[in-house]
Amino acid sequence: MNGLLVLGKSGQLAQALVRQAPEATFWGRADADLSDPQSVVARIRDLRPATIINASAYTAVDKAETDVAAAQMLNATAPGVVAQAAADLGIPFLHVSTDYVFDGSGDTARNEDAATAPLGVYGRSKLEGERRVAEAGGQWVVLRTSWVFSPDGANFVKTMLRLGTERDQLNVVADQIGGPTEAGRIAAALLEMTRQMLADRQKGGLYHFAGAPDISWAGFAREIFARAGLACEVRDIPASDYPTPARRPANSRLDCARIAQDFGIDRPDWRADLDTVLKHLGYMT
Ligand SMILES: NC(=O)C1=CN([C@@H]2O[C@H](COP(=O)(O)OP(=O)(O)OC[C@H]3O[C@@H](n4cnc5c(N)ncnc54)[C@H](OP(=O)(O)O)[C@@H]3O)[C@@H](O)[C@H]2O)C=CC1
Ligand SMILES: Cc1cn([C@H]2C[C@H](O)[C@@H](COP(=O)(O)OP(=O)(O)O[C@H]3O[C@@H](C)C(=O)[C@@H](O)[C@H]3O)O2)c(=O)[nH]c1=O
Ligand SMILES: [Mg+2]
Repeated sequence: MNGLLVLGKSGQLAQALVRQAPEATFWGRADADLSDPQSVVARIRDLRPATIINASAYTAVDKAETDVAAAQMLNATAPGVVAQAAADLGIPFLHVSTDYVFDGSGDTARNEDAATAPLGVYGRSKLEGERRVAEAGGQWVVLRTSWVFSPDGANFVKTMLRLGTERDQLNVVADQIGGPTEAGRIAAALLEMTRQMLADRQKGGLYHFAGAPDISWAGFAREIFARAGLACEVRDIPASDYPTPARRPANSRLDCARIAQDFGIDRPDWRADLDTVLKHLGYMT
């Protein structure tokens, strides 16, 4: 894609974009440090990109509870400043957010109009980022996704593969339900949305996008071990038996009808994507 700037280089989404749009410009923290967003804006003005995708974030959910300023800077302040610069340049800005903006009550899927109420610092900072991107005006997308996995970076699949080879039994939370989403699918969705936004300058807004079917972390872990051929038994536990600094939503189900309707993008089946990622990591599936 011509003139695409991606903020992020080594992260899960950034690496997926490297594979799908190698001609784009990728700036990691060493190239453009978003803890100093004004310096990044200066570099953006020099580069004059045609589109910006923000694949950078503070994603350490538990660490964020005590590292509030850094989470706020990366997830809220910087996206707002860069979105404003994009609006000033008249170019599309695509941003990514999370199911953790919700409190996870109930057991039905939430659409984009559902009330937000984050349970922790990460979710609050991401929600603030959403607001700032929208308030910057211009042509923007905020894509809320969930439970991202890929061969790169840190994610639940890689954690399970590590623990599954070390242990023959693992306790995993069974009362949190969501949609695991392969990073390559998010990259493809963002690139398709970019194409459609450039063709129709009215397009944009807030969208949900997650893999299907919805499952618990325990169910996801079981599927990971089965497909990777690891003999590790998963035991269902309630979240109350797995204390963490940050609370996580019990119901992370995202209703993804709007992106299908407006952009023709459907929920990907994470089970097939899991096989692809496992192959990439050297597992026979
Ligand atoms: N991971 C998940 O399960 C989920 C993620 N999301 C959202 O998806 C998006 C992508 O997440 P994901 O790919 O998993 O994130 P990762 O944690 O894998 O990658 C984070 C990225 O942020 C960049 N970054 C961190 N600090 C800075 C900084 N100070 N300056 C510049 N860049 C920085 C990193 O840069 P560098 O390339 O230099 O390392 C890296 O590319 C985020 O908005 C996240 O909130 C939403 C739902 C679930
Ligand atoms: C390692 C482990 C985790 N768990 C639980 C803890 C937690 O409830 C759940 C997932 O743990 P993780 O820490 O991998 O997941 P977490 O970092 O909370 O993942 C989230 O990251 C952010 C960035 C998002 O935006 C979310 O969509 C979501 O993907 O699994 C177990 O029950 N047993 C275990 O052995
Ligand atoms: Mg984590």
